[in-house]
Amino acid sequence: MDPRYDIPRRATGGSSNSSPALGAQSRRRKMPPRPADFKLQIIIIGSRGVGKTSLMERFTDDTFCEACKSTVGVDFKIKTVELREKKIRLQIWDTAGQERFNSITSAYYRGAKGIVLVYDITKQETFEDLPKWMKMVDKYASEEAELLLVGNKLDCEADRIISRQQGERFASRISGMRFCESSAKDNFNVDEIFLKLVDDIVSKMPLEAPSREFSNSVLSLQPEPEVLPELPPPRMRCC
Ligand SMILES: Nc1nc2c(ncn2[C@@H]2O[C@H](COP(=O)(O)OP(=O)(O)OP(=O)(O)O)[C@@H](O)[C@H]2O)c(=O)[nH]1
Repeated sequence: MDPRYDIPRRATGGSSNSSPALGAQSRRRKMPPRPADFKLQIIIIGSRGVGKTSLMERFTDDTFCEACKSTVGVDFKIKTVELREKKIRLQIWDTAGQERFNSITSAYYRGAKGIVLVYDITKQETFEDLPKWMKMVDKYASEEAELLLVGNKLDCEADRIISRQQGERFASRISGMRFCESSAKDNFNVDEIFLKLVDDIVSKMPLEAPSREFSNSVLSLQPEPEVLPELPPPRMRCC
């Protein structure tokens, strides 16, 4: 895992591990948490049952549900990450895969700075649905949104129908789209998906933006600066 992806872990144990005196001292010294430098919205789309909710929950809570209920409309979770010395509050939108919710979910595309399009490597129809999802992206999302195609359920290799090459080929036909395979169940490539996407978004932001632009609002992407010192190549493959 790239050491730049420094995900703060929640403090464990709390005051039960420290003496009362120390507890009082640390309470007095307690600093308010540093506010996030900015917020970003990421949306997860794809056909029903591909694992959108599972990917989100694995990333935000490190949990996995074997028998999740299908998402109705849209759900979201928040997670704060630190990347490139910035504290970033991610709002992750998990959309319903069922077509009948498209009129609701389409409203959430516009504000997304990153889009994760998921299919199930064991289900042909979820791969065949990809052009339909891309039509939604073209119609409703910002042109500047970063795109990532994810073939999920990699733990079901024995039941694989869609080869890695097929996934790669699909992504390569869409300008700037990355490709990755993952398993929400085995927690394989899940952090990488989200962090790489966020890294791509952040790398396109101006290096020295006025602080008020970063304050508690969704930041619009700015044109990529001409020189980006010490940044990885923008089209680096993630997984
Ligand atoms: N084996 C395996 N099963 C998975 C994985 N990810 C999700 N699942 C299972 O696939 C089923 C559907 O997962 P969800 O996360 O609800 O899928 P979704 O895309 O959010 O579905 P909708 O809300 O209906 O659009 C559940 O039974 C999950 O346990 C995975 O990586 N491997």
